[in-house]
Amino acid sequence: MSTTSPFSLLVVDDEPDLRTLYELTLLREGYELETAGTVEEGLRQLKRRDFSAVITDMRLPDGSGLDILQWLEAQGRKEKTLVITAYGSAENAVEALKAGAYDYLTKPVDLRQFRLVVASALGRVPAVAATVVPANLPSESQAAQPRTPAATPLAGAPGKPAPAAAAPAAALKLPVTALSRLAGCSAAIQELRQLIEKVGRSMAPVLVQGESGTGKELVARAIHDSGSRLRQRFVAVNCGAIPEALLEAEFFGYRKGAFTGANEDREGFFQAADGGTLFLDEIGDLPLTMQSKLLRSIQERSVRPVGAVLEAQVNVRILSATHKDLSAEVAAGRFRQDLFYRLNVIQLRVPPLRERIEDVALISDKVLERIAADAGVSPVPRLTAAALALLQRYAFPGNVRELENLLHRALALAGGEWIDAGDLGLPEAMLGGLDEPLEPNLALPVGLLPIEPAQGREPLPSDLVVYLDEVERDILLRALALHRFNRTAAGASLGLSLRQIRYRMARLGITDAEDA
Ligand SMILES: Nc1ncnc2c1ncn2[C@@H]1O[C@H](COP(=O)(O)OP(=O)(O)OP(=O)(O)O)[C@@H](O)[C@H]1O
Repeated sequence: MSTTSPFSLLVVDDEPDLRTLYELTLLREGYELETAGTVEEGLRQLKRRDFSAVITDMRLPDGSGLDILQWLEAQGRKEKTLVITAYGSAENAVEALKAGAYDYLTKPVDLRQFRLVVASALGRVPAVAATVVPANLPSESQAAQPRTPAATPLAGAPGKPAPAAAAPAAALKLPVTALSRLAGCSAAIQELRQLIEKVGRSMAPVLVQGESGTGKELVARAIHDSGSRLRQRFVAVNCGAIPEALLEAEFFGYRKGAFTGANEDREGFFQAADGGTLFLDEIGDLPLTMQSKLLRSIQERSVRPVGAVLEAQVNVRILSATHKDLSAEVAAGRFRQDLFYRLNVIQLRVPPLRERIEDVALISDKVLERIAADAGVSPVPRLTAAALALLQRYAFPGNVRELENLLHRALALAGGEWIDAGDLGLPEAMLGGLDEPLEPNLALPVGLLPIEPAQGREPLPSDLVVYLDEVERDILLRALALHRFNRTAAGASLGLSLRQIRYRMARLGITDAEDA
């Protein structure tokens, strides 16, 4: 068939009626199409020519859809693959995603969903998200163009704020993607970058694991930016920050009159992320009742707003993150195994900064560039060799976020082009030796913090009060950074009440702005 469609599809299914149904649906969408009934026939067509995507049933008379996936992978072919699995065979779907499938559909295939999933695989903008994207559908060749300004999540949504809308990029300027913001040269970061690019191309759920402040959200954004959803919304939700009673309404939205105060219809996170990515940060903090509802929505790909009768379909990629050991949470009965299984199709670990301390130099450069640009400071201040050496001896219990806070402070203190060791405010007592392995000081019981200068190597402070204030200030800042400036939690971790930590912060002039 002669056609001008930039997208060509191969559909492999042994049931002629289903083939016809898929064919009619896809032709109506303007795609060019070929079909096959067996693995062998499918491979024959693939050897003959390239396609934009392959849609294959999992069970075929002479093999499995996975055979086709594996062949494509082995040949290094670029076709996106969609797999159709039998209803209830979650293992098959997970297996297909692990084998590199872009996404899967469950039988009986819902045709609206079918169209959306195919469009999303091809980087075409799904019609449901038309309010946040340019009116024209991008073709494959346009896929690498600059992104449009990032959409923000719902106003007043309790998740982390979305990044400020990017200024419209100049026509030929490359987009600043999250991947390019992920600085570091360590083997761990290089491997992470490669994995991000690989998983970015599929719809497979990814669980990002790592300590607080290591860059899990940045990694999730990088995955989003590396895929065909780049132009769509990335909605980040901090699952631990939403009161339990509001979870359902926040996730699924509500209808006017559903409860007192519901004066108008409101979208939830799922609807806000439709066509794009929903990032569930601190997923381990989600209560069990909400875990079941979330699982259902992920499996059915539909949501029912509170007070609504009908379910609405959504096309959302789920990424999640946790600092907890989720398998241990499952063993302890605090996390549903089936949800864990769904979210953990692919796991990425972001190592703590102390395990890749060689990255401190590059990350500091990147962070200083950003802070200086925000503050309108030019030229960008740089670390002296002594300052860098000092940072490399610190364990960073608060990871990259702590490094950022430290540089913020140092920049303000330095006031010039160079940031020297003294501007960092890192007392010697908090540093590891030059050769000894770095351990997080906060792992020590607070009462045992080595605030005495070690073995008399350091001269005694000339002003004890100033010295102790400095130490106290640093401990408070680190605890606050670890707890995202939640004063109650930071205080509790140090054995202080909210009133006590507030008093100490005020005395030492620590404000929330230090976290900005
Ligand atoms: N490799 C890196 N290069 C540059 N900046 C980084 C890097 N890793 C993290 N950051 C920055 O550090 C800060 C903390 O990162 P992020 O919020 O992604 O961490 P997180 O692990 O999600 O934290 P939390 O567990 O507290 O939610 C962010 O401002 C992020 O941009």
